[in-house]
Amino acid sequence: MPSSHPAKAQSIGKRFYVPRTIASLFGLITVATTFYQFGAPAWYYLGPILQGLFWPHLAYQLARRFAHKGYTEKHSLLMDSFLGGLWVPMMMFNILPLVVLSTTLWLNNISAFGPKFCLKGLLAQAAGVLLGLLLVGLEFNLMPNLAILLSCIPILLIYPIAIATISYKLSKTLSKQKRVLVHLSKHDALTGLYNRGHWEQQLVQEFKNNQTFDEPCCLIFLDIDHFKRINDTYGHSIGDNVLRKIGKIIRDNIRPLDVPGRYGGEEFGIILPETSKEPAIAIAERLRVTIEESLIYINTGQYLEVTASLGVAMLDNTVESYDQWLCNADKALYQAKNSGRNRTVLYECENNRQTPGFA
Ligand SMILES: Nc1nc2c(ncn2[C@@H]2O[C@H](COP(=O)(O)OP(=O)(O)OP(=O)(O)O)[C@@H](O)[C@H]2O)c(=O)[nH]1
Repeated sequence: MPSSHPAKAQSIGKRFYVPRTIASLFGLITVATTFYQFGAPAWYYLGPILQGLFWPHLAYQLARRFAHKGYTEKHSLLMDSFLGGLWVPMMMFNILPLVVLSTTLWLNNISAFGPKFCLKGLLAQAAGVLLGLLLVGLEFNLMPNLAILLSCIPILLIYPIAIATISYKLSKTLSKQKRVLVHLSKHDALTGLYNRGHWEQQLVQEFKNNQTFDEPCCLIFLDIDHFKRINDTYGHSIGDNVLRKIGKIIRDNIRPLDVPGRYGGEEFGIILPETSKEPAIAIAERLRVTIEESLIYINTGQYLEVTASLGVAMLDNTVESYDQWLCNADKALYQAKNSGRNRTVLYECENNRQTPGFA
């Protein structure tokens, strides 16, 4: 029972349409020339003509129309192999066409479904040879003459180029898809900022760097105030718009060197490398004021006022782990929430308590 997904089967069918058309057409030249050189009867030509001129288009239509009924490109490739085998006894096992056609089939089968499938193709080819022997008997004329040799040149030249072009296109598509996947694995789809996993990795890295270089570094936690109320009053899609807007405000108000991320629902983290506490507080305040002053348009024609609370924690030699650093920023944020929201609080470890808010 074929297991290929119909859409996948259709796209593979499309991918092999051009190379099959080329191989069948140039294969027809080789086979017909060989028949002609050996004075084959007219009926010999019927099969190769049908294969060369009609089969690629039929195979493409079969893959397109009957993919949902389990018809896959594998069936067409096995048919290619079978037909390729059938002409071999009719060409009296002439070495050059035999090698050229076989190489073309094997190349096709391996590039489509791998070496194991090529073995299946070999069996189909052997079945074709057997049928050919039954039809025309066993006769040998192994050595090619000049005409046969010349008839092999088009397929030898053009078919590998077609396969190489397809492989190149495929590898380009794959690397593009890989880039998209890598981006998705690191970014939050709603805000475009780093997602929690990747952002925390950056935080760990920054913590390690700081152990080595001992540069000042700060962390901001930003949490939208009463976000639940926004969701409950205006609905989740307006809530999502608010999150997008806050993400944009953060991006627009920090340096390229800073690392913003969406930490959780309505909570954001921003790593500020090479930043001591005074500039960090200034950045946090700038973010807070920008958010407060930005009216967010909602589709009922109204504008929404949003505020945020921020906690700032500096990385100094009292911070023993990145967890502790996070925890310090969280404590400062908690303090900002508890002391009335819409404010920035710096975590101060010297006094073992948080300073009052700055807003
Ligand atoms: N629209 C939207 N809402 C979210 C998303 N993630 C989390 N939330 C909501 O964010 C709200 C967070 O609510 P709370 O943790 O109570 O915080 P708050 O209402 O902002 O209150 P304070 O932080 O104390 O000011 C919850 O209602 C969540 O459902 C999201 O991706 N989109």
